[in-house]
Amino acid sequence: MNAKSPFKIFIVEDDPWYGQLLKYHLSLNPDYEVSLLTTGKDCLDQLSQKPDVVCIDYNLPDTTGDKLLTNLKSVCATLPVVVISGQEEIAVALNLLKLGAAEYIVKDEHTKDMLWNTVRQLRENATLRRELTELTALVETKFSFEKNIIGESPALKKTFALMQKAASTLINVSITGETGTGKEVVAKSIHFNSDRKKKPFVTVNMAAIPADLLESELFGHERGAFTGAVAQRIGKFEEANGGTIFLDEVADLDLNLQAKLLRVLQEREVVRVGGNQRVKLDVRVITATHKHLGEQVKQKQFREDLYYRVLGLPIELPPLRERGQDILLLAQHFVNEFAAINKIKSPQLRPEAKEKLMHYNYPGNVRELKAVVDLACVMGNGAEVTAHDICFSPAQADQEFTVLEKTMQQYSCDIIAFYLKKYNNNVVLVANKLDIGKSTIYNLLKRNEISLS
Ligand SMILES: Nc1ncnc2c1ncn2[C@@H]1O[C@H](COP(=O)(O)OP(=O)(O)OP(=O)(O)O)[C@@H](O)[C@H]1O
Repeated sequence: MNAKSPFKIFIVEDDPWYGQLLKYHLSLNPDYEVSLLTTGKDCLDQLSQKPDVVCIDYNLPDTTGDKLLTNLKSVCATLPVVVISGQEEIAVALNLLKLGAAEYIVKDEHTKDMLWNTVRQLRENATLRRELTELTALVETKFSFEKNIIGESPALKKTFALMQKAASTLINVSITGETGTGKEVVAKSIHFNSDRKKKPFVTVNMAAIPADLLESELFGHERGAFTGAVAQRIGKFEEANGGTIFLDEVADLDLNLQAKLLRVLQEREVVRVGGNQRVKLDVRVITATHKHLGEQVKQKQFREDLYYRVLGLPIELPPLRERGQDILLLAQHFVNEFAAINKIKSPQLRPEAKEKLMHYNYPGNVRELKAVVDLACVMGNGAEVTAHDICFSPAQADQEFTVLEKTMQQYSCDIIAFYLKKYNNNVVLVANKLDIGKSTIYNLLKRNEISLS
């Protein structure tokens, strides 16, 4: 069954009048396609039509309800089977339900309505199951390494190899890298490619939670543990049980909580704040930080014993500026993503726009590139993205000078042009500000090395 195809129902009933009555009643729903069959054999022969529900009469000419139910379940264990019976014996009903009947309905004046409700309920369940299957498939594709972590640079390929190792084992993982390099995406990908993918992935950002709340956030609390603890609450570690906990910005954890975290990791159990019951834990720990944890240890900001506990498999994500052509692969990916979300055709990235994207240092890494590309798609004319549409954040723009690798003369021209624009082409004022001669500026203008804007 999918959203558009009808919901197929088989009614297996040897009494033609009663069979027609049930068929007519269910067919009142235009989404249902109801077939009437008269024997168990017919029903089994027609299973290739893939019914969504089979409703069988208990007493059929060639078989009984329990036998047909067993046969149907052996062909398709998940097929919902509703048994309709003239007898009200509780033992029969119990036996059928034990054999896997979805529902047992007694033949009386309420049968039609009971069947209607049962089929509606089964259809809702089937829809939910289908949505769950689709979502699970989506989550799995969403986090397949190469499809979603864009990049082919040697640095990233090395990362993929490490991620593969992390996904196939249970080792703790520590991810380092500048902000926006993809630490969280990598952590999620490891989880969703591991045996734990159907269990929870729980993120806690140590830097985002006030220190006095963090302990109960991580480990939970019992009712009355502190003012405001009006009810028992399980912590993130318990929430992640069976799955993965992602401790983001772990270097920001204060020394007191570091000691508590160490104890939890060593004992593999947690005691909620204000409680004494020990809860066993089976949690994979992935940590991330943009700081250098080894340095933090040297500076006594991070406990050495905890450092070795969480280190596990270290994965260092390179900054975007060291990933070469990955910048363009990512830019194209974000252009396509923008177009898909906004239901438009992907605009072309002009060669000068690509050139400009390649010559920037991206202090905000992939997150910044995405923001720049999204904005460029908005600013562009829809068909193409030009260099003019690419705007880097003014807060970072000055850093362009450090990565463009221009000659001193070119840098001078850029600076003079910048000042001319800032001071409305007032050459005298700019010469004063930069402490250079007016003739220097005029000469550059004459040689077209700079131009007035
Ligand atoms: N290689 C990549 N391919 C596609 N998208 C990426 C890639 N790396 C990062 N992103 C995207 O960039 C954004 C930032 O990634 P993420 O949040 O994982 O970075 P982070 O290193 O955890 O950042 P922070 O240190 O600030 O928490 C997200 O939107 C993410 O989907």
